[in-house]
Amino acid sequence: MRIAVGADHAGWPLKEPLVAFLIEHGWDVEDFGTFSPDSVDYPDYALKVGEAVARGNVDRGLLLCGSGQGMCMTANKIIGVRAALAHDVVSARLAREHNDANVLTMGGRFVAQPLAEEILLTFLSTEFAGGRHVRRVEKIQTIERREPGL
Ligand SMILES: O=C(CO)[C@H](O)[C@H](O)[C@H](O)COP(=O)(O)O
Repeated sequence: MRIAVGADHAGWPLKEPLVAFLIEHGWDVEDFGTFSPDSVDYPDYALKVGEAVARGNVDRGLLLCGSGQGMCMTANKIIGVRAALAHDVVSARLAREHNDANVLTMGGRFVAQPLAEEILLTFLSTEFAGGRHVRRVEKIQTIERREPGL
């Protein structure tokens, strides 16, 4: 299984141990950076990871910024991406079971490494529940493909 990972400077301190954690757990990691604490702009990384997911080059995406919010907002602009911000294990599980989320975002300024690892592992190991949720996810897909009615 392949995962694309990206972070800005605020997510970078958490990215480094999480990349190692993913490799330990057998994931093939495509790391889009950033690779230092120098200030960068989170949309640049959300775009790279989101496009890798949308194109099917990877199975999942992981995006880390200060709060997780900016990465989530940007990634969700890309057709085919369902990004979920999760700072607890239950939210990560439900994002997979109910929403078939394919990108996880977290805030490096909000979660410490042990909890982030638990959230990530939950996200990666939980299957979409299907059933009634299929219809709802299909409605998301219909909305993202509609012509703007403005
Ligand atoms: O947390 C964020 C908002 O979504 C961003 O990802 C950035 O990490 C944050 O805005 C960076 O803030 P800074 O003051 O420039 O370090």
